[in-house]
Amino acid sequence: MKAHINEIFSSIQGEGKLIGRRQIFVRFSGCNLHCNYCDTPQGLDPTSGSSFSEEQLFNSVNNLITPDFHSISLTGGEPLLHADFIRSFLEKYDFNCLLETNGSLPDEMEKIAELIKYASLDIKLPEHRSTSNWDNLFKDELKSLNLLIDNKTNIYCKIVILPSTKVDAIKLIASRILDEISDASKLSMVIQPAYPLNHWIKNNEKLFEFSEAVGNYLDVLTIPQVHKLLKVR
Ligand SMILES: C[S@@+](CC[C@H](N)C(=O)[O-])C[C@H]1O[C@@H](n2cnc3c(N)ncnc32)[C@H](O)[C@@H]1O
Ligand SMILES: Nc1nc2[nH]cc(C(=O)O)c2c(=O)[nH]1
Ligand code: SF4
Ligand SMILES: [Mg+2]
Repeated sequence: MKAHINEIFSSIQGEGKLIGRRQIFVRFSGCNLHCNYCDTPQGLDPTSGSSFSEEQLFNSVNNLITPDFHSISLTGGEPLLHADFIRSFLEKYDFNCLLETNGSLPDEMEKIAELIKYASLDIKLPEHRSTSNWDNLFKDELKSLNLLIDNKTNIYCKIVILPSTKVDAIKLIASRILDEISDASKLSMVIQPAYPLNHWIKNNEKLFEFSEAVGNYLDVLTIPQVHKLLKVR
């Protein structure tokens, strides 16, 4: 089986609850959404990068292993577009992986959830213009969250916020997640301020408003992308 991979590199995880872990990033090519803030436009083209077999991917990853290696980050683009390949790869090579996903394809998530140790699931906002039908996307994200929780994956969800983001929008999403996921005690929400961070110099009081709004419903952390501050890939 083959998959188009945009890039494979070793770095320090810069987002979410595994921040600081040394990971090997496998950036799959192609994405089914078009978030207006996306910082990885090069990964959205399904033909970008090169085509890899499972064995070729293993060899590339194996050549990048370092003493501090923690796990593989399966990212993109959208890795769920490559669920069959990911399943085949992880059945052959049982690496610990972090799946960095938009959660929009629960049927694809079902193929790999049992093989994924860590997952970061982005909840997109209507203002992100990720898709024309936000309600359906949110329902799919909730289905994917429940699949991961049911498979005992170490999971957190993440929301990218902009200075224009309305606190009520975040409150509504956090309350619906609390109502509709199977076990809220298993789920933290990471609030991730959109990069570039200079947006936030005059808006940092909003960070407290967002955190308090989510804190009424879920465990919450506010964490920026630190790889950009460290100037690592
Ligand atoms: C490039 S996406 C790939 C994985 C998956 N498609 C997703 O959206 O989660 C990885 C993460 O980058 C983050 N991201 C992309 N552009 C960003 C930006 N301008 N500011 C902050 N986070 C950003 C999103 O939170 C997303 O979860
Ligand atoms: N260092 C580093 N950490 C990351 N966490 C998520 C990333 C992504 O692009 O999916 C990313 C990335 O591109 N680099
Ligand atoms: S889903 Fe992820 S890769 Fe796709 S456009 Fe949005 S942030 Fe970028
Ligand atoms: Mg990135």
